[in-house]
Amino acid sequence: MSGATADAPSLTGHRIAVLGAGANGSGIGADLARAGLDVTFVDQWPANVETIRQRGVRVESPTGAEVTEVPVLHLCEAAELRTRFDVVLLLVKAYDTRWACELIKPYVAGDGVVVGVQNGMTTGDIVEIMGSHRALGAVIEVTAAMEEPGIVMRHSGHDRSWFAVGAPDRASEHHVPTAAAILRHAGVVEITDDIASAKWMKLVLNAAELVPSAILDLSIADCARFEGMREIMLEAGNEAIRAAQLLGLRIRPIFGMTGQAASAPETFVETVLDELLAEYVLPHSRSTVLQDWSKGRRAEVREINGAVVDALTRFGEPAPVNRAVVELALEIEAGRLTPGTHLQAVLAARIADLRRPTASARPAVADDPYPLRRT
Ligand SMILES: NC(=O)C1=CN([C@@H]2O[C@H](COP(=O)(O)OP(=O)(O)OC[C@H]3O[C@@H](n4cnc5c(N)ncnc54)[C@H](OP(=O)(O)O)[C@@H]3O)[C@@H](O)[C@H]2O)C=CC1
Ligand SMILES: CC(C)(CO)C(=O)C(=O)O
Repeated sequence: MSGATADAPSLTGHRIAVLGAGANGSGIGADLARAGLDVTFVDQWPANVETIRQRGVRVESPTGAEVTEVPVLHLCEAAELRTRFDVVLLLVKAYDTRWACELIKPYVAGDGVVVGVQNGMTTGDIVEIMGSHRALGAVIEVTAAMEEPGIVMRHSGHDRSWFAVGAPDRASEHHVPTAAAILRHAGVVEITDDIASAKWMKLVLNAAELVPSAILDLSIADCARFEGMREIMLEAGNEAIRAAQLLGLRIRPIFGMTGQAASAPETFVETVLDELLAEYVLPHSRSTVLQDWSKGRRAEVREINGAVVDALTRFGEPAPVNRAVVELALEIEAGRLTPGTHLQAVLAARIADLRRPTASARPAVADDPYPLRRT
């Protein structure tokens, strides 16, 4: 399976690490191990490391369950590594990117690469720590959850998982075919020459779907049907589209979609949201934000909706919908609000308030002092 073809390099002898053996890391890592690749998990959750070490990783999907043995190291054991990794697939949360890169850096081969397979605009952080010659970005579209250590529930299997991979600049372009060949063992892979735009387009979708639905404690599908929420979700996405335009990014389709509607600024959000609901998420499945909150963990709020607020604020434009979403979400994380449908009215009122011409200027999210309940 790992032999070279004209456009796929040989992966024989490549040492691959999956840093962050959560829902996606474990699911993807199991795919790679089953394909015969040399893959090792590196994770910091002791119960997860112990379970995978003793019983392998169990991936449950609509087509059945499979257990795969994958070597696993706790982060503290990384120093025991005698060889260095050629490719590190980074599958920690966006906010954990910097420390994870710092930690793995000594164990990445000189000509190795770290690939950020995450939601959020993490590629810049990877470049800063690894150098631009050792950093790639990737978009990921799958649906997976890890409710218990060592067990992944996956709605999208190989047949549905979709990735886009690309280099932030020319210095790491040579790594792209290898990263794509690896990820092809876990799904469909598109190579992009504009990874920043591709990742922002996923962020547009995430801004519309994830935190707004979690605030109401609803699945994305149920939220889109809840009175007044589809409009708010689309507006959140459209603010992110406006930010893309100001940032000079291209509006481009994701999930391999084709057609004008998926690349036009006016129709992108609605088209992609509907495709997501039809193809990727189960009607009642809980988004990663709800999963994080139910585990008492921080969600990628600042990294998704907060990134939209910060981009628009930089250009002197308002972002009332994303700002209201961030404010409510951070109040939830601080334990001052409880998610639920009662928050729809609160969210709508907060947006209306922020839209008033007299609304006082607010700082960028990165500078705001909301206390977070960190775990
Ligand atoms: N899951 C999905 O459907 C999708 C996720 N993504 C993105 O993929 C990236 C990785 O996300 P995902 O795999 O979902 O993240 P997970 O939360 O499943 O895993 C991330 C890390 O969180 C820790 N962790 C997870 N569950 C627990 C728990 N119950 N108790 C303690 N620690 C736990 C683990 O280690 P540690 O202690 O080291 O943090 C794990 O490595 C994110 O950027 C996400 O937005 C993108 C598309 C879909
Ligand atoms: C909803 C989904 C699976 C797809 O956009 C996602 O990205 C998430 O839950 O983080």
